[in-house]
Amino acid sequence: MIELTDIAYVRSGVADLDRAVRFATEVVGLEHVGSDEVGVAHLRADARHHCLAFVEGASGVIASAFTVADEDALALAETELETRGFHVWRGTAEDARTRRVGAVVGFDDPFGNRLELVCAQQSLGRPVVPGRASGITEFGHLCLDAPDVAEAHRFFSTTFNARASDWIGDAACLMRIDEVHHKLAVFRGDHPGLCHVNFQVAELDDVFRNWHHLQDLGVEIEMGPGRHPQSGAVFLYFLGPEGLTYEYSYGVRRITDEAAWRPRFFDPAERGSIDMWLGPTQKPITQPQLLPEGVRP
Ligand SMILES: CC(C)c1ccc(C(=O)O)c(O)c1O
Ligand SMILES: [Fe+2]
Repeated sequence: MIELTDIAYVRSGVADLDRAVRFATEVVGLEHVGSDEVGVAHLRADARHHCLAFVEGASGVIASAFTVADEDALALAETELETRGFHVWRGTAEDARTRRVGAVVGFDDPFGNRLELVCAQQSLGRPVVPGRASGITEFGHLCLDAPDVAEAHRFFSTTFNARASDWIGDAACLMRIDEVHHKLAVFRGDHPGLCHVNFQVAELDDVFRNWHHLQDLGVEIEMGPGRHPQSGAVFLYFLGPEGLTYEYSYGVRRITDEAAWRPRFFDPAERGSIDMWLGPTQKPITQPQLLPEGVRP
């Protein structure tokens, strides 16, 4: 089994690089890490050199990357994947350099999602310089699309050290590779793809301040503010250029007692399964009999 140590980055193709970078910095609040590279932009949220790379070209996710311990672990992973029948691409030194990693291999998961395994992802010592004070503290998780969530869990939990933390029926599986409730999620989709990228924010207030700010800017809010019963995080999903969905969340649960944790099974058809603030369908309080005398809705 291949030990993933963390999530590394998402690489995404963009037709309008400048627009995507402007949104990621001025709206989302990431840092654009300058470089001499043409046609590639690196966006930073935390100590990683970058967690999001926009590559000028056709729109759409290119690859989602995870870190392994070192070069030896990467070589073993390459062999393990080939033994399992996957065609593995070994990146060149230039491929590694543009990713700011020591080395990189790539392969397609059973659903066609391009995954990359990397070692020695570069860290930057200097503080993050956010494009806006959105409160981002770190790249929290990535969520892939796959037509069969159970099969995706089987793939990630047998090929890698991913463990299901919670299920939302056959619609989603939230998987951990360390104490964080999930760093990888799979959401049911007809085609392979990237469902969203998540950024953790420092305070609960950041979620709501960002919500107001995004509304003021006319950014499409896709879901929230709400609270996930799985990780307990308060969330906000919004749509960026070229179909990239971003999620802010605050308060993701850490699973510190690995042996004691048992995955929960939420029914996506039940209200509250994705947003626990959606109570049962309550009757509107505007019903006359519920309002005190003389109070008008
Ligand atoms: C609906 C998606 C897959 C989802 C569900 C739960 C959480 C969480 O518990 O934090 C997420 O982050 C999600 O993106
Ligand atoms: Fe998420």
